[in-house]
Amino acid sequence: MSKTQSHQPARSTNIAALRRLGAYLRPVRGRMIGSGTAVFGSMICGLTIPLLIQRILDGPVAHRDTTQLTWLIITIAALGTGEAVLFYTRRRLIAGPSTSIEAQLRDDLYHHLQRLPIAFHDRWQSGQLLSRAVSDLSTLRRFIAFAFIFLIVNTLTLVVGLVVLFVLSPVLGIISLACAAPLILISTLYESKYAVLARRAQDQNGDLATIVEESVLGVRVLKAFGRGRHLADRFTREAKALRATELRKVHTVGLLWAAIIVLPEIAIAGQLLFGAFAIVDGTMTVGTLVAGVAVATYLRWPTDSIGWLLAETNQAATASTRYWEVRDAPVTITDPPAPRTLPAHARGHVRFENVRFAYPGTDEEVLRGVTLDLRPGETIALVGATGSGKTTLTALVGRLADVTGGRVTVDGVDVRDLALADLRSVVATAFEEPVLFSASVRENVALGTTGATEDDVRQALQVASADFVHDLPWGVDTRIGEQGLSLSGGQRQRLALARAVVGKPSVLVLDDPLSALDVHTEAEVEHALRNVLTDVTALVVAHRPSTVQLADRVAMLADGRITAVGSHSELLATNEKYRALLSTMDEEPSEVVA
Ligand SMILES: Nc1ncnc2c1ncn2[C@@H]1O[C@H](COP(=O)(O)OP(=O)(O)OP(=O)(O)O)[C@@H](O)[C@H]1O
Repeated sequence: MSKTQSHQPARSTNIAALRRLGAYLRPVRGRMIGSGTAVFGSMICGLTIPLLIQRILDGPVAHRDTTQLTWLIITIAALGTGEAVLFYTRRRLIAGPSTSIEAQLRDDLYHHLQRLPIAFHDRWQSGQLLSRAVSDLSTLRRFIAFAFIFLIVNTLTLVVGLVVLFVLSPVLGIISLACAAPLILISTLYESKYAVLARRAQDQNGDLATIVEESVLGVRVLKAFGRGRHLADRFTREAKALRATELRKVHTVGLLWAAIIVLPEIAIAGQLLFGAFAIVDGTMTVGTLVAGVAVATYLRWPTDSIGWLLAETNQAATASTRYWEVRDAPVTITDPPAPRTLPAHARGHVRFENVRFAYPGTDEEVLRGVTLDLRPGETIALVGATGSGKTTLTALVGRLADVTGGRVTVDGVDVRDLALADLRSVVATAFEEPVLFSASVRENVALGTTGATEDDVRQALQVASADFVHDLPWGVDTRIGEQGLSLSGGQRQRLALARAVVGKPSVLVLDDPLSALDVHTEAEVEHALRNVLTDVTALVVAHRPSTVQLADRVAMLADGRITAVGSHSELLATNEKYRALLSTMDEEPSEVVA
């Protein structure tokens, strides 16, 4: 669910969501029909056996004549074998398609998540996305492989079985029907109650996954502040809530099963009562009564299962609603219909022209008319109070978000008129928190561009002063990130810089790469930055005076606008607000006077 509250979609919405899976079923419909036919055939074999028992009892047994007994017994054995073989065939036919549909759904979800804007990920808890990608899709696989087919086949078997019963004896048929009808009614009523609980449990599962994920990712913070207990308590509370929902689910299903067990037994008792009197009266044979009771017993599974299969269908419908909620989230940052191209030799001239920006779902604008010109090759440091919109502004150049007013241009072309791949080959972004993936150093750096060669990676590492990688146990092949070797903050930053420059961009956007580093590490990264910033146009968010020092000019952001632009020393000499701002930064302004 989104970071806002969960909700219970209408039943029709759930069913419509389930129907949308049809597109995924179409390619494998042959196998699905084969699987359904196999299981129906298996049930027909099972239903035929009581009729042969009737023939044996009313023929060879009643007339003490065994001439036809052998072929009747052989036919029963053949039908029994056929029932088993066909049941096995169902499983063989459906296993491949159901798992491939699950894989395809998961693949499409993953690709969609990659294309969704940052604004979507800001709103959604990752645990909710995880539970949709894992447990909801498993529910859908189970539905496709099992409940979907059995719901159809069991209903058909029930109809055929009741017809057989009516043919054997209309009264036996009526008794079975009188039991099956309320049973299906009760099942359906319970099933809608169950659906509400199923959705709640699925959402609670997602919330629980979020807590686990957050506490694993934030384990250092929790330990440092001794707050592990706090999150553990929250986990226990959420887990208890989930347990309560699961118990209510069990209670609901338990009541359903009580009805499922008692009603067919009553029907069989009724059939025996009627049959016994009818046999005594001579209006029914023993064979007919035994066959009738055998058919009624055979119909117990198709009857009993309908409610449960409907509950499974509902659970699958809920899972599919949750799946489509993510898949339907609009990809708002897309390629334009007719992309323009940049001049052959991109110069990296970036202009913000009266740029306005408000986050989705908020009325208040963070940026209210930012105008700034970054000349080709120059480095501009962006300073401003915390929360003034610096990070927001940097996101607009590489279209991690789109302006809500005005425009951003690169070499005179509105960034929204460029194909995203073209734009991002020219504009590279490095973030304040250098994220490394569980992969080799080489793969982490090469992630910065498509088709990076060995030489590109080597050069990028050199530019970013990341020579330390050659001293790692396996050099650039050393696995880093969560499942690999831990690196220091400064080392991580330099790899993030190498990733930013590997595609030789003409524009670099850096969200303060020096913040959160200690003095020694800062010096290493600063050295790297000086290399990186030659020959590119750069917009660098500065939280520290030492970052400001790297820039040719400084732009100050306040009240959603650029309120001053100039060299560091100019601003320091002439702008009171700039001096005040610098004094709130980590170091004293006097230390950084150029
Ligand atoms: N996803 C979001 N949804 C809504 N508002 C947001 C979102 N991200 C940031 N904001 C708000 O936008 C404003 C600007 O945030 P931004 O992160 O751009 O500031 P900043 O100048 O980079 O801050 P800092 O110096 O602390 O990093 C803040 O008021 C912030 O609360």
